Amino acid sequence: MANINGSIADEHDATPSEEDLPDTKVDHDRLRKAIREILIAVGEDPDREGLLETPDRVARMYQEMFRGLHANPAVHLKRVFTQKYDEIVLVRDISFESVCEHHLLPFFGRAHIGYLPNGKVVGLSKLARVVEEVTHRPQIQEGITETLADLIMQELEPRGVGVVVEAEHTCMTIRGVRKRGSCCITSAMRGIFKHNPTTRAEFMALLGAENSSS
Ligand SMILES: Nc1nc2c(ncn2[C@@H]2O[C@H](COP(=O)(O)OP(=O)(O)OP(=O)(O)O)[C@@H](O)[C@H]2O)c(=O)[nH]1
Ligand SMILES: [Zn+2]
Repeated sequence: MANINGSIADEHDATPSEEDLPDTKVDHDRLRKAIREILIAVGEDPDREGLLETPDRVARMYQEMFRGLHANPAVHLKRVFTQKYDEIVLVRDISFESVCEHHLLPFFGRAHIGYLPNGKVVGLSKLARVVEEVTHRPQIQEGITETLADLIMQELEPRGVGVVVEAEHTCMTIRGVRKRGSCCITSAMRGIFKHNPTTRAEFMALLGAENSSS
């Protein structure tokens, strides 16, 4: 399996300004008020200098982290190319950040997507665009994994899909049980990847072969 220790922070762009953020239905004023309430509830003074801009900053952060809530990832899979190619297409190590719906803490890692086309292939970057939108919602990792597999099945109508997601959950590493370095791996198989052990094994071998060389 791929190592998830690569620094996700290195891949982040600078924090976008409010104007740069997508036009979502996130209620900014309500978020600001809620963050102010949280500060008061934990015993802080939201009017002290260091915290004055925090409610606005955190509201922008939620708008960014939850931008996928108001997006339709399927649109990225509408532009397909007709291609006679009957081997597995695998895009691995698609980095992502998400937020767990239980604690609203980040979890982050990599998604690997393989499919066996049935006459239709999609631009490789589109798979990463789908991951971007599916992950930027509050949810659990199993949900991401299943949603990715179902979307690709539905839109590309391939012979099968395999999705493997691996992630570190900060709700398990910085709080609670505090198991640093623990990694959660989930998979979803559809079509021939589910029913044919040879295809499934080939997919897993491709993942393993690539990863062992990295
Ligand atoms: N299956 C699954 N569980 C998750 C995911 N993200 C977080 N969790 C777990 O959700 C569970 C929530 O458990 P609760 O007992 O309701 O909450 P808690 O008391 O804060 O649990 P602890 O984290 O054990 O302290 C925890 O075991 C988390 O590890 C995920 O993506 N998938
Ligand atoms: Zn959590």
